[in-house]
Order: sequence, then structure tokens, then C-alpha cells
Amino acid sequence: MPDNLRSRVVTQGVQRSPNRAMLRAVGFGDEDFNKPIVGIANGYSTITPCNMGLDLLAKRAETGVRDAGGMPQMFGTITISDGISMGTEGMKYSLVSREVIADAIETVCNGQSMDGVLAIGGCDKNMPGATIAIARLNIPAIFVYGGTIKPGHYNNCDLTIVSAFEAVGQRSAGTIDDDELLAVERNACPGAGSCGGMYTANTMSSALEAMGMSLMYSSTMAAEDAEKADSAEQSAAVLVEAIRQQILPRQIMTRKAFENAISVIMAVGGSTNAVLHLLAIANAIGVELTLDDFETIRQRVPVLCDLKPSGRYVTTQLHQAGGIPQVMKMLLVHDLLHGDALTITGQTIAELLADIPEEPPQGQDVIRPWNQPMYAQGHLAILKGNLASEGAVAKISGVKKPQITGPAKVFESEEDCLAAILDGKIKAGDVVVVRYEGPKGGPGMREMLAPTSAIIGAGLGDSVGLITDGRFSGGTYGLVVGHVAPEAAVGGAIALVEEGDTITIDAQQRLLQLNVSEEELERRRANWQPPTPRYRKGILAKYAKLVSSSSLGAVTDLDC
Ligand SMILES: CC(C)(O)[C@@H](O)C(=O)O
Ligand code: FES
Ligand SMILES: [Mg+2]
Repeated sequence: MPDNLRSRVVTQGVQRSPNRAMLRAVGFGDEDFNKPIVGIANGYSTITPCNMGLDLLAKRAETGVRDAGGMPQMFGTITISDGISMGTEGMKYSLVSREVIADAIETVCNGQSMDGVLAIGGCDKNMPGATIAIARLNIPAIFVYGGTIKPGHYNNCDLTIVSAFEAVGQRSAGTIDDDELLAVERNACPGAGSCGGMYTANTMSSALEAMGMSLMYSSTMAAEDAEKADSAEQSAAVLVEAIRQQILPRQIMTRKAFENAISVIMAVGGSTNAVLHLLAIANAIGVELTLDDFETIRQRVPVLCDLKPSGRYVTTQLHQAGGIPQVMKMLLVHDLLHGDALTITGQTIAELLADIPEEPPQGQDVIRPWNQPMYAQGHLAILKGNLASEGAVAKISGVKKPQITGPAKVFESEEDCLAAILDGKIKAGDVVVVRYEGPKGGPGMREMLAPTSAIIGAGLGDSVGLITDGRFSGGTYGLVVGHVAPEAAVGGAIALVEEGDTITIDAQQRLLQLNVSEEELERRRANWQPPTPRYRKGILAKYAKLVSSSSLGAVTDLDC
């Protein structure tokens, strides 16, 4: 089989002379037309620290492709920065950007009949966006993560961007002054890299490593360390070999690979967004995966790592302690990982983990020994009930009791909710409802990091619940339930909540309940009017029209 299986339609034969003429202009010589053409989807961008280091990785990947006998072709993909758009109308574009990235990579790679693709990304949506494209394309592919930011330092504490969000809550609660807020702001982000705790970007990079779509150890390296750039070049060599062997995403991203990713996400204490993104990737590759699968796996997998947001350490410290392979080895020896799952290297997971010890190294407590986990079960629980008949995702790490029944404080947007918290209007025992922030309603499921951090900053993390049809940041923790489906904009029960109704969140019973009679709910349902769409033109309007329920991954090509 030729290595240029796909690209030969643009490079071979008399009729393709004009195509070759153009390729000559971008650097192809006579001997290059029989080589595989490898797309390098470069998410480089100076709009955010998460992506500002990617250009170097892309250049190293180019070298790696060339040295391995392929022809690299670089193209740009977009990103937005969740951390910078957070709390603004712009954040509605965040989840939308996942689809834009997926569509862009699919468009270029299929439009130019590329033989393989190496995708490089940093910020949260880059990982699922690229992987959705890879799933649709089903051509040999590898993901290269831009790497995590190093922690900032202030007052003997390690800082991340979430420290800055929490400082806003502390400033409003009066526990810190302006000078301290400024000091946190100045020190939180010391350089390039994705947000440093086990937040969404680091969660998704870890998930892709667990799925065999990235090289081992590569998902927790610091963006600025030399090993990161080295691994980009190695990834390119691995990819060119995978093109020769025709190792395809559908052979790697199997049901087993998804189960492995979910186990790892639970063990590291990862972001709720992983639920949404893995459902979307599964839809793209054609693997059956439902919300219930997350709950089944959660019940058997312990949280092994003490990582932020609710824990103590950042991702560079996980890397020093042995990284994702160490966590995977522990899961493997306890039958919580499928060792026979294939990776892009051509080797299985078990083969790659063969030399790793069964217990984490001594002298560190980032990865706990197997018999001393942080939590005996996973921290992402799937709740159901009359408030979420399709399901909702709760994050239950960092709270004393994952249970609350209290009066509803209802907000029709994130902004109104944040203002009430900062004004001291939310009291212990309340259950905050933020609605019409769902996939269609927002649209785009904004992440409620500012309100949830303000609750933590006000010292109410254990005593106030928050539910939303929007999403959370990977930096969120507390008694929080997101992705409530069906969402308010399509008439889900969350739209029917009235101020002062009581709501029960009970993660042990996996229940999300509005304590109002069925008759009363029926009466309210009959009076409910769908809201007029917030956007009539442009991408947000198109997105709101197409997007599916969050319980199906908020995808835009479900019924196509
Ligand atoms: C700003 C953050 C922390 O990156 C957030 O967007 C997340 O989802 O983790
Ligand atoms: S804002 Fe990009 S990873 Fe956090
Ligand atoms: Mg995010």
C-alpha cells in the first residue's frame, strides 16, 4: 500500500499537473509527490497563554514529519481563551469554538486529501475540537498538547488562574484587600501554558493520553520545558509510522478507550467538561456512550490524585510524580483499565505501561497509594430526577456532604447570579439556579467559574448548592450540578422553578429534585412560553439552531 493513499488524488497523473505546480510553490520537489502529506493543525495564537507556545511545537513537528519521510503542511486553527472570556457574553463562543475547530480541521484535511494529521492545541476546546475532527476524518492522527502552565507564587502558595477568580470572592467578602487582590493578579500566570490545575485543558489532554491518541507523559509536561517540544517532534515520527501501518482512529478510539479515559478522569479528579466532550467525540467516531456509563465507572474508580481545584497540587507536580502513566498503571493492576486497547504507537496500553511500578513513588503525595485514595469513588456523579430527566453532572469533590435541600434562588443569567453573590444576597442553605444558559438557551453553556469561585471565596462552598443548564470550569468545585437536561430554553423542568421552591441535590442518591407536586409542575408547564432566541444572525444563531442536548454532548451534527 502506498503511504500517500489519499494525497495521490492531488499529486499523481497528467491531470494533476496544475495541483503539483501549486505544491511546488509551497516547497514540494520532484521526489516529494510520493510522500505522505501530513497536516499540522496549529492552534498557535497570542490571544492566550494557553496557545502562545504552540508555534515552536508546530515547527518541531514539521521537522519530525520531514525527517520521517513525510511532507508537512501547516495550517492554523482558532481558539478562544476561556479564562479571558469568562463571565462575559464572549464566553458563549467557547463551546461553539469546539465545533469551529472540528469543522476547520475536517475541512482542510479532507479538502486537500491529506494522509494524516498532527493536531496541536492548548486551551480547553482545542482538545475535543481536534479529536472530533480526527474521529470524523478517520485518518492516522496524533494529538500534541501545548502543555500546562507552571504555578505562580505568592505568600508561599502556588497560584493558578483560579486563585485570581477566588480572590475576587474574597475581596467582595472583605477577607483580602485591594493590594492582595493585585498581588494575586500579578502572579497567577507566570508564562505560557494551559491553566495549571486539573482543570479542563489538562483533563482533556490526560483523557487523550489515556485513549492512546497522544504520547505517554506528554499531557502533563510544562509548556515551557524542553521535553514538550521534543515530544512534539517524536509525535510526528510516530504519526508518519502510523500512516505507513495505516493505524486508524477507529481502531484506537474504541469503547474500551473511552472507558479508559473515563477511569483516568475520575482518578485524577478532572473537569465536568470531560463528560460533555467525551460524549461528543464518541458521537463523532460512532461509539455508543451515554451519561450512565460515566456513573457506572465512577462507582468503581477512586480519586487517587490530590489536585486543584479542590486538592492541593498542580499538574506540573503530577508530572513529577509519574504523570498519567503512573495513574494508569495503578488502574490497570486493579482491573479498572483495558490493557489491550491500542495506541497510536502501534503498541497496547499494557505494553506501554509494562515498566511502570504498581504503586506511586515514595516521598510525594500528589498521587496517593492505592489504599489511601482521596475519595473511594469518582467525583463526577450523574444525577437524575424531576429537575433533570435526561441527566445532570455533579462535581462532588471538596465538599463535606454532597447533599443539600434548600430554597431556590433563581437567576436568568450568570451575570445576575454573580451580582447577587457579591452583594451578599446568597446565604448558607440556599440552592442557586442559573438557567437559560444551556446549549440552545445561552447559547453555548457558559462556564460559571465566576459565581462558583465567588461562593468559595465567600466561604459558602459547603453550604450553598448551585445548579445550572450551563457548564462549569474545570476550576469549579463545591455543591455544583451542571449540564441540567433538558435545558430551560426547550422547556426543561429547570425553567419551571420559582423563587423559594425547595430543591434537593443528593449525590449519594444521585438525585436532583424540585420538591413541588407533579400537578403544580403541570400547571406551570402549561403556562411556560419558549423564550425568543437571543441571537438572530451569525454563528451563535446557527449554533442554537443545530445544537443537541448536553446529555448527548451538545453536538451540532446529531441528526444529519
Ligand atoms: C479558565 C479555565 C480554568 O481554563 C476553565 O475554562 C476550565 O474549564 O478549566
Ligand atoms: S483559559 Fe485556556 S486552558 Fe484555561
Ligand atoms: Mg473551560
